[in-house]
Amino acid sequence: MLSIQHLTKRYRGIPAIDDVSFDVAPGEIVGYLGPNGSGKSTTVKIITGILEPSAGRVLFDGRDIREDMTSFRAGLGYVPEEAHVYTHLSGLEYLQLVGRLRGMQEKPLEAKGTRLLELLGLQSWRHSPITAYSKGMKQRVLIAAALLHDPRLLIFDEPLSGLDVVSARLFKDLLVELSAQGKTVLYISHVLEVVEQVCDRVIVIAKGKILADAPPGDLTRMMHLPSLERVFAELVQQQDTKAVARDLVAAMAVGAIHG
Ligand SMILES: Nc1ncnc2c1ncn2[C@@H]1O[C@H](COP(=O)(O)OP(=O)(O)OP(=O)(O)O)[C@@H](O)[C@H]1O
Repeated sequence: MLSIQHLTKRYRGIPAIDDVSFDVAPGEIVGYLGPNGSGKSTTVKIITGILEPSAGRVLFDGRDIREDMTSFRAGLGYVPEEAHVYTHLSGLEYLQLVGRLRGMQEKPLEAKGTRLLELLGLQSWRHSPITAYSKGMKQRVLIAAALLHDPRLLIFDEPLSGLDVVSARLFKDLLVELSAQGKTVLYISHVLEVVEQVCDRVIVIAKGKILADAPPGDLTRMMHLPSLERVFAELVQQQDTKAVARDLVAAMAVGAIHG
C-alpha cells in the first residue's frame, strides 16, 4: 500500500502542493489528473525521492520511504515525464546499465532486457544507439527499464506521449495486467479517455489541492456529466477554449504585414 500523508511542498514560501493525502492499494490503478502546474510532478518527485517535502510523508507498506530509500527504490518502477537517457548507449546497453545499478545479475539481465525489448517491438533496434530512436521508441525503452526489476510499485508520468496507436493500446493492456498481478499503479496523464477506461480511481488536483478522489464512474454519476473530460473541466473550471481560440486567431492578425 502506498500512502501519501499530508504532503506540502513550498517553493520560496508558495505552496506547489498543499496538504495532499491519498492511498493506492496493491492491484489498484489510480489516475492522478490536473491542469498544467497543478502539482502532479511535484507529488511524483516527492514519492520517488527526488524532492524532499516541506511537510508530510510517504509510506510504503507502513514504512516511511525516507527511512530506507535504497530498498524503497528497489521496489519502484518509474517512467518519468522527461527522461535524460544516455543516448550514446543502445537500448539493450541502457537496460543493462539500469539493471546493474539495481544489482541484477549480468546473464539473466541480458536475457530479460532482450526479451522486454522484443515484446515492446524493439528487437531489431536493440543494438542501435538510442540517439537513432524516435520519441515513441525511447518511451518504450523507458517502460522496459521500469519493468526490468519486477517492481511492486509503478509510477507512470505521462507515458503515452509519443506512443503510436498500437503501442498506446499495448500500454493500456499492460496497466490492466500489472494490476491483475497485484502491482500498485499510479498513472499521471492528460489523456482522460484512457484514464476513464483503465483507472479504478481518479484523483483530481488543481492549484496544489485535491478536489476529488473517486472511481471515474462515481464522478460522472454524481456530477450528472457524460464523461470524465466534462467532470475534469467542471472541477478545474477550465476556460472556454473555443472563445480563446477565436481570440488567438484574431490576435494573430493584428499588426501583421501580409505581402
Ligand atoms: N523548482 C521550482 N521552483 C519554483 N516553483 C516551482 C518549481 N517546480 C515547480 N514549481 C511550481 O509548482 C507548481 C506545480 O508544478 P508541477 O510541475 O508539479 O505541476 P504539474 O501538475 O506537474 O504540471 P504539468 O502538467 O505542466 O507537468 C507550479 O506552479 C510550478 O510553477
